[in-house]
Amino acid sequence: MTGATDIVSDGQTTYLLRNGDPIQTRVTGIGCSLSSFIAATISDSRPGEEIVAVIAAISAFNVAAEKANAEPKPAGPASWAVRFLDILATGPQSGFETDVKIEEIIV
Ligand SMILES: Nc1ncnc2c1ncn2[C@@H]1O[C@H](COP(=O)(O)OP(=O)(O)OP(=O)(O)O)[C@@H](O)[C@H]1O
Ligand SMILES: Cc1ncsc1CCO
Repeated sequence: MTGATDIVSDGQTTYLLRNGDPIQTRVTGIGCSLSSFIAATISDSRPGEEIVAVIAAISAFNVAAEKANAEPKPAGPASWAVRFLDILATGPQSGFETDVKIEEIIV
């Protein structure tokens, strides 16, 4: 489930991912793009580690989304989307480890 908090679960462990920016809701197709990004990342994961791939994909996508809306702010959703794609295309961002917000809940 995605939104301000993204919820990922394998039925035993649940992860709450709190990155992202509300501007993502103003560009149509961002959710679909995220689904494709997750699928691509899973396809490159080790068997049994798919949930790690899902978490990594969402977090990388959403940290990039935040960076694309950082100062100096883009003029609006269209400029944000272009900047977002440029940041995603450059791959893992420096500072990713400190930017990422993940909470693990074991039920
Ligand atoms: N309020 C929010 N704050 C931060 N990030 C958000 C917020 N709402 C959605 N997101 C992020 O936006 C991305 C897409 O989620 P969303 O639920 O908006 O997709 P969607 O409505 O299915 O999109 P679409 O139908 O346009 O493809 C996810 O990465 C999610 O984390
Ligand atoms: C169906 C569809 N077409 C363009 S965007 C969209 C919603 C999923 O992103």
